[in-house]
Amino acid sequence: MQPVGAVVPLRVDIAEKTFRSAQGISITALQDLSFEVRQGEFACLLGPSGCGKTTTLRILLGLDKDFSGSFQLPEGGSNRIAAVFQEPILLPWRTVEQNVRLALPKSLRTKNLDGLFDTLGLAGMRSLYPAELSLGLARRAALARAFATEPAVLFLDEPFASLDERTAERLRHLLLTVWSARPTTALMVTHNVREALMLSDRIIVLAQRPAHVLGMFDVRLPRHYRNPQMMSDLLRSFHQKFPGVA
Ligand SMILES: Nc1ncnc2c1ncn2[C@@H]1O[C@H](COP(=O)(O)OP(=O)(O)OP(=O)(O)O)[C@@H](O)[C@H]1O
Repeated sequence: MQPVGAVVPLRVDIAEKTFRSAQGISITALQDLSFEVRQGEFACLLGPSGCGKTTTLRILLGLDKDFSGSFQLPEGGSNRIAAVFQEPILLPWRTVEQNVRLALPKSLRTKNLDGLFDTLGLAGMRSLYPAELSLGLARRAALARAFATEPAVLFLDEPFASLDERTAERLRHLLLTVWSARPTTALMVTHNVREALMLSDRIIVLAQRPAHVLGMFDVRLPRHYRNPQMMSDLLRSFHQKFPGVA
């Protein structure tokens, strides 16, 4: 299937990002961080806790402009950016459907969302309020909101953290189903190697802070072949290439 909404890859060239506290303490979070995510590719940014993954996403989302270097976001069918965070951040006084529709640009306001809600198992939940949803359902609503906007690029920051493993696994499958229907250039932050191997075309492995690229791992095996046996093989290959990465 042709990737949609992306004719330019995501290019990142961050020379440096340093946090300076009021007490004069400096923490360099990123240094010479360069990588590219090809059109319509699903990439994971994998690295140890505190290495600078969220800092990178915040820069790419335009939430932090205090850095040196540059980046180029994908362009194409739309210039929209979508993001899914650890917390679903839904408006409590709006229904699931209203939360999703509020994120839509004018051109998509009347979009038929039946297929998307069906795929994500939310068909019967459209009129519920966030307080009536389980954690897993709230994460699904956040995914629906991101995909509904038909973005040119999708950023995900550990969207399945703090869920029980069964729920997280179900959501990974749902994410893949909805992503495969419209392969959008995606960059997901995780520190879970198995999750990265299951979801990605390519894993960008980061070193300890200050984050820079330790190496790339291309997961060439098509996703529908990534069964438990193949996942064990992939994990072994990954650990051979990156022995120190948990
Ligand atoms: N606003 C801030 N002020 C000062 N230091 C910060 C700030 N935000 C992040 N840092 C520091 O920058 C480094 C990178 O943080 P970041 O949150 O990007 O790491 P991470 O890889 O996403 O971690 P985790 O996997 O635990 O979420 C950490 O040492 C963190 O303490």
